[in-house]
Amino acid sequence: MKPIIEILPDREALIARTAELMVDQIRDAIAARGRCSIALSGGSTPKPLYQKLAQADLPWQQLVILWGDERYVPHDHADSNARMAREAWLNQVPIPPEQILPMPTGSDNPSQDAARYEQTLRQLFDQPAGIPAVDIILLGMGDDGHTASLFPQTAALTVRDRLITVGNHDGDPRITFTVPLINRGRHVLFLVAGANKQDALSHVFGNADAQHYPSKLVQPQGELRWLLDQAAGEGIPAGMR
Ligand SMILES: O=C(O)[C@H](O)[C@@H](O)[C@H](O)[C@H](O)COP(=O)(O)O
Repeated sequence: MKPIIEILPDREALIARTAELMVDQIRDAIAARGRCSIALSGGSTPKPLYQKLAQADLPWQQLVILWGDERYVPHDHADSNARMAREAWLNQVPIPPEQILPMPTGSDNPSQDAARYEQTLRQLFDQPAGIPAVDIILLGMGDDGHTASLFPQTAALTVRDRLITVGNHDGDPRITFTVPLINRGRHVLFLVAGANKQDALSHVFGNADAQHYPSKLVQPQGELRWLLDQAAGEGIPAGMR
């Protein structure tokens, strides 16, 4: 499916539009399948989005919260993606605790924790094999073109036989969705803001090698939507905006 590109005038408009879209997609998923599974991204961009979603009127009992990637730190660490999302959103709404499924980072063995999360997903979706379809996968993009914890020229980019693997950020382990799992998503949303992302976007939408710009590997069977502010959107080739 051809990617949808939305360029909003500023960050505030970008966050408002993304929240509106997610609310609609959450309601549609619940209407269709009785629940909505959402994989959250980390970093700084989505924090105001999570704060806005905390104000939404949604059937919280039908939401299942996953993470698309996680730093390999305790869940109360300042760098934890799970901590950021809980403080900005999840602690404010009545999603059943057993439906909030952070990536495990406590065994001091990233591969073991990645395998544990894979089993968690297989049980959640009742799919002992194959690739489950997460309803909404929210992604960010670094200024180097990485997404989730799929960093340029790392082994995680080529993993095709697992749902979850160990990413590598400058030698620090991460837990991350693999490319096949991301590409099975029903709605894959990139939320990207800031002029510092222009260069990476121009490569992702250009002829760059995906091993150097991993966001290029995101080619889902479902909907791919890029939600950008004007500052980042300047990086999209004029003919594609
Ligand atoms: O764990 C993480 O950091 C994220 O999942 C990562 O992929 C993030 O989305 C990008 O690095 C963009 O981060 P910013 O939104 O802070 O630019």
